[in-house]
This record gives sequence, C-alpha cells and structure tokens, in this order.
Amino acid sequence: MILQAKHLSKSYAPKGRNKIEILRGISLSVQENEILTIVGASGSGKTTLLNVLSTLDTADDGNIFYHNKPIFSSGKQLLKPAELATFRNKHIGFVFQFHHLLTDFNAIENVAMPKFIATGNFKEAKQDAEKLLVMVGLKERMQHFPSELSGGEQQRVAVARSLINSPSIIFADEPSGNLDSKNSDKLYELISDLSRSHKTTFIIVTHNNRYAALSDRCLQMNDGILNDVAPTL
Ligand SMILES: Nc1ncnc2c1ncn2[C@@H]1O[C@H](COP(=O)(O)OP(=O)(O)OP(=O)(O)O)[C@@H](O)[C@H]1O
Repeated sequence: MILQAKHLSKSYAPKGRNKIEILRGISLSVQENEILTIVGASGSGKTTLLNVLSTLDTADDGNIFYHNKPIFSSGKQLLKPAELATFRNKHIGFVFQFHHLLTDFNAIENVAMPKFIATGNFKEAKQDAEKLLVMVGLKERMQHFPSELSGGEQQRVAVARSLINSPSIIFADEPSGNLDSKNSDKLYELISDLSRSHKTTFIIVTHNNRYAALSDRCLQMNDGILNDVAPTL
C-alpha cells in the first residue's frame, strides 16, 4: 500500500458564517500502480481532499501514512517544513488543470526545473527532461515556450514535469479540464502507459466520465464522505 488515510476531517469556518464540514472522517487506502479517480459535484470537497492527501494542505484531524510511515497524525504535520519539501520533491508529482508552466522557460527547462532544484545538476536534469519529452510525444517541441504550445501539448509538458523526480505517486486535479475530447483521451492514454511503465500511482480528481470509467477504481465525494462507484462510458 502506498498511501493510507484514516478518519480525515476538515471544516471551513468563514467569518460571520456557519462552519461547513468538507471532509467528514474520510478513510482511504491506495495501492501501488493504481489509477484512482475521485468524482463528485462541484464544491463537494474533491480538491480539498487531494490537497490534504498530497500534503499541500492539512486536515483538522486524522492520519496519513505513506508506505506505512506516518507523516500526518491527529491534525499535525509530522515533518518539519524543510523535510516536507524534500518529501514532496522526492515522492510526489502534481498536475493541475492550469498546468502552471513557467512562461519564461521553454519546455525542456520547465520539465528539468524540479530536478535541477532537487540536485543542482542542470545537465543531468536537462537530459532526463529530454527523455521525458520524447516519451510524451513532444520531441519536436522541446525548445518551444508555453505560449508556443497548444493546450494539450502544455498539459503533456506538465505531465512530463510531474515525472522528472520519479515520484511514486502523482496527484492530478482536473488534468483534462481545458482539453477537447481527443486531447483529453490522449492524455489518459499517456497516464495509463506511464502508470504501467513507471509503476506510478495516480490519484485524479475529474469531472471526466471517461477517466472515471477507465480508471482502476472510482470514488465519489458526497456530503464529505467517499463511496465506491462504478461509472459507465
Ligand atoms: N479557504 C476556504 N475557505 C472557506 N471555504 C472554502 C475554502 N476552500 C474551499 N472552500 C469551500 O469548500 C468546499 C469544497 O471545495 P473544493 O474546492 O474542495 O471542491 P471541489 O469538489 O474540488 O469543487 P470543484 O469541482 O468545483 O472544483 C466548497 O464549498 C468551497 O467553497
């Protein structure tokens, strides 16, 4: 098991308004190599859950284990900020709907950046970035800046970037959000190939029913809890 969450709860209490419970005791186990999708109505708490599981945000209570090692316990982050940054850089990859590519850097530099930050070795980071860009089908676009790439190409750069430090788990929030159905299908194929070839686990928040139906397991957020669902194409 790569990730286990136990009894995660989280509420927001906006000033002058009633407290809203977003996560209500969520427990979840994720296996290695699994592609897990999380679906649910807008505002149901999918992104909140993804952020908590990926250590970008904290729950009010509950426990999170990676490879059986506790990293969050009873509402407290167990790693110090520097340790947490190292942990994320080494183990976790992120892909967002708005890919957050750096506009002043070309595709290779964008992909190489997290490895360069982790190792300080730009030459090696660049070589690995080139290999990944070939793998995601962007051999001819490596020198292009984000503004010179299509939406689908930019998203593939973001996927390549998420893989550069060989993370064991990638969190993706609406990765196909701004893509047409053809590019969105291509992106899923890529994710599925990568999960097999790189033994990477994917946790994907999506409104895309195809992703949900094709994934190994689909969970639905509803009223702060998760249920198994079997989406159909
Ligand atoms: N910082 C915050 N303060 C107060 N409320 C918040 C905050 N962040 C999120 N919320 C509320 O928490 C709820 C869950 O938000 P979240 O972004 O997790 O939903 P979601 O399921 O990902 O939605 P969508 O599918 O629309 O992206 C929403 O009702 C949102 O308004």
